[in-house]
Amino acid sequence: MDTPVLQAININKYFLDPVRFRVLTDINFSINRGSFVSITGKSGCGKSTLLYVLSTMDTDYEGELLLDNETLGKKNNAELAIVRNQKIGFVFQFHYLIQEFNVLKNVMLPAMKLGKYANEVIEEKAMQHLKTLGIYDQALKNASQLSGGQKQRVAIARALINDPLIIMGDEPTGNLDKKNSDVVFEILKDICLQNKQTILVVTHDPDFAKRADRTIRMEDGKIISEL
Ligand SMILES: Nc1ncnc2c1ncn2[C@@H]1O[C@H](COP(=O)(O)OP(=O)(O)OP(=O)(O)O)[C@@H](O)[C@H]1O
Repeated sequence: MDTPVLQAININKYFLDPVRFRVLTDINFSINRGSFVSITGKSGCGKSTLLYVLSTMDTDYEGELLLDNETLGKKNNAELAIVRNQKIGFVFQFHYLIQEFNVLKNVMLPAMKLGKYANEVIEEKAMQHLKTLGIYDQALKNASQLSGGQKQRVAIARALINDPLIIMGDEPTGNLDKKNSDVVFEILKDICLQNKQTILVVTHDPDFAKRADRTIRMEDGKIISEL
């Protein structure tokens, strides 16, 4: 049976600067566990704004969000930070790795912050992810010493370390060439298939969008089609 992981109910959002305008209009959808969903549309249509709302990083919206059947609207910032760290993994266009830390430490950090496991357990888990992602041999290098594609794989390992229900990406391949984009796509696809984790990716790359299980297309802050 399909289990919803993330539900957006009548989401509307306004920006006030320089004048008040509606950036998201009546957004409604539900994403099932284990699906690979892309959000696509022209530059400026509201994709990133929507992702920031869905990821709980932006709480200034109207409507309701449910993550894992839990209503998020009434949670305060500290509670949302816990939800994010436990249930959501993030992969951005620019990986935001801590350059002066080594790869292993970068991957371990979100789990150390969560404090659920001893460091030795976290290290073992991190190494396992690095192995799966084919960058095990880079573990002790500083993040600054890696190529763009390798950095993005480290960012994926970091996103996976707390076993999130959903991994959200904002243009995760935006900074990569075709070959590395394909690798990152396949890795995300595998995560979906093997671990039943859910992937939600914002992209303006039509090839990437088409290869997802489902594509949500946006225009002027509205969903115009879902395939
Ligand atoms: N903080 C802000 N204040 C006011 N307007 C904003 C703000 N952030 C974004 N916008 C505007 O909101 C609209 C949607 O922006 P958003 O970044 O969500 O688009 P996008 O679809 O992700 O674009 P791109 O593909 O270029 O990243 C744009 O018109 C943008 O100029």
